[in-house]
Amino acid sequence: MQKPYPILLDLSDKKVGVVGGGNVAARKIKGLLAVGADVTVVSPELNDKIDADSIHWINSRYAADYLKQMDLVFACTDDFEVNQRIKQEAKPFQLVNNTSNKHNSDFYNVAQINADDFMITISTYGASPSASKQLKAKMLTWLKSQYPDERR
Ligand SMILES: C[C@@]1(CC(=O)O)c2cc3[nH]c(cc4nc(cc5[nH]c(cc(n2)[C@H]1CCC(=O)O)[C@@](C)(CC(=O)O)[C@@H]5CCC(=O)O)C(CC(=O)O)=C4CCC(=O)O)c(CCC(=O)O)c3CC(=O)O
Ligand SMILES: NC(=O)C1=CN([C@@H]2O[C@H](COP(=O)(O)OP(=O)(O)OC[C@H]3O[C@@H](n4cnc5c(N)ncnc54)[C@H](O)[C@@H]3O)[C@@H](O)[C@H]2O)C=CC1
Repeated sequence: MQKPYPILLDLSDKKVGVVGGGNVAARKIKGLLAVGADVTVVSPELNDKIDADSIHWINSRYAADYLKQMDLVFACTDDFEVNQRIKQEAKPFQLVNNTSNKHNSDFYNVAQINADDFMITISTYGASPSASKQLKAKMLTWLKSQYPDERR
């Protein structure tokens, strides 16, 4: 990704497809449900961190047809080639996050701090998610010292 354009999305009336039902999918799904997205998961299995009642589950391996109606797609399988295909077979208007290949992704997720009246997001342009996580922890410590009453 050369020069990312940062935005905040309202996903409350959007259809989001997640392919794969493992650990990474579970983390992305948690964040998506927290903002009211309508989530469909395509996977032959769901791990125990995914509540099947909170999503639409297509109990199957990936096929392009399943994603036709989706506005946003998260390719979260542990099969690099399948994730590549998802990006390749998406329509030009669909945005795809390929979680196993940052060089083949339309967008990246960010580490986030949500307070009552502001939000802080952190990205390393894809270079180091763990560095984003560490910086977030430092920011949280600093914020707590500056705004002890703020809810986060
Ligand atoms: C490019 C990006 C694309 C995207 O996913 O959007 C991406 C890609 C990859 N992540 C990998 C590994 C891990 N990612 C995490 C965690 C997070 N990853 C997130 C974002 C992003 N990850 C985007 C860039 C973010 C940036 O620019 O900073 C966060 C911030 C947000 C979120 O996921 O919602 C969230 C922390 C949130 C929080 O805690 O607050 C952990 C730690 C953990 O799981 O606890 C690990 C384990 C290893 C480690 O620690 O590094 C691998 C290697 C896979 C492999 O090789 O096996 C790839 C693939 C690649 O690099 O191509
Ligand atoms: N972007 C990120 O934040 C991170 C990305 N990764 C990458 O994410 C990928 C997945 O990692 P985990 O979730 O830990 O793996 P996992 O093994 O927990 O889950 C993989 C899931 O994909 C499903 N799957 C496999 N083939 C499929 C297919 N053809 N169609 C539909 N579903 C299919 C499996 O059934 C399983 O539910 C790996 O490629 C890893 O490199 C890993 C850590 C963080």
